[in-house]
Amino acid sequence: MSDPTHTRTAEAVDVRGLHVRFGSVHAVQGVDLTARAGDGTALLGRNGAGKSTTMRVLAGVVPPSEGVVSVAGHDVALDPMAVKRAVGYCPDVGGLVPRATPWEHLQLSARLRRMDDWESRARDLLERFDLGEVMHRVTSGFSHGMGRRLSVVLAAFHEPEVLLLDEPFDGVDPTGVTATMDVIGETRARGGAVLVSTHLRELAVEACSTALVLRGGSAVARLDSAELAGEEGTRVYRGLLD
Ligand SMILES: Nc1ncnc2c1ncn2[C@@H]1O[C@H](COP(=O)(O)OP(=O)(O)OP(=O)(O)O)[C@@H](O)[C@H]1O
Repeated sequence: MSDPTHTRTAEAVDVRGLHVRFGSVHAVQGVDLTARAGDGTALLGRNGAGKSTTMRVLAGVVPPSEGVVSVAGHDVALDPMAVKRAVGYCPDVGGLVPRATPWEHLQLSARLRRMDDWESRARDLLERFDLGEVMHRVTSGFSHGMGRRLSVVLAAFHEPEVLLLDEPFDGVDPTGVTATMDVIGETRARGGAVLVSTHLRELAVEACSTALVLRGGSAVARLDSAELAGEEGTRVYRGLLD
C-alpha cells in the first residue's frame, strides 16, 4: 500500500505558501521555496526575518500554520516523524545534551537510526571538526564554537537527504568553517539538498548557489548567490533589506 504522507515531488524541499503564527506574531508570511537534490540554498535576512522559523518547519519541529511543505517527499504536517528521520538539522541554539559527550551523542544517533558501521565515520567527522581530543568530555563545558561544530557533525552524521544548517558558522574558527564547507560540498555532491541560514553573506555565497532573502517573514528575492558577492553584492543586499 502506498504511503499517503509521501508526496510525489521531484523537489527535495517544496514549500508553498508557508505561514507560521505564534499567537499575534506572524513570523513567516507566505514563503515559497524549492530545492532539488544537490542544491545549496542560503536563507538570508535581518534578525527576526523568519529564517530560523522556516528552518524549524523544514526540520519537522514547528508545524506550519498554513501552506504545504514537503521535505524529502514527506508532508511535514502529516508526518513530522518521517521528516525528522530524513533530515539532518543543526538548530541555531540548543540541541545538545549537557551531560553527554560528543561520542555519546553520536552513539545515540546511530542507535536511533539503526546505523551499522558508524564508528569510523563518527571518528573521522570528529577529527575533521577538531573535536577528536574532546570526544569523551561532556558538552556542558564546551565553548560556543565547539558546540556549533558538534551540532554540524550531528546533523551530517547519517548523510541525510536534506541537510539544514541554522547559523553553522556563528563563532566558529577557520578549521570549523573549512570542515563545514567540506560537509556541505560532500552532501551536495552525493545528491543531498543543503539549506544554510546565516548572517555571513560571503560564506553563504561560497556554500550555496542560490540565495533566498527574507524580510519581515516574506521572501523578497530569490537570486543566484554570486549576485550577492563582493561590494556590488553588498549594495544589492542592502537594497533588498531597505
Ligand atoms: N516561539 C516563538 N514564539 C513567539 N515568537 C516567535 C517564536 N519564534 C520566533 N518568533 C518570532 O518570529 C519572528 C521570526 O523569528 P526567527 O527566529 O525566525 O527570525 P530569524 O530570521 O531567524 O532571526 P535571527 O537572524 O535573529 O536568528 C521574530 O519576530 C521572532 O520574535
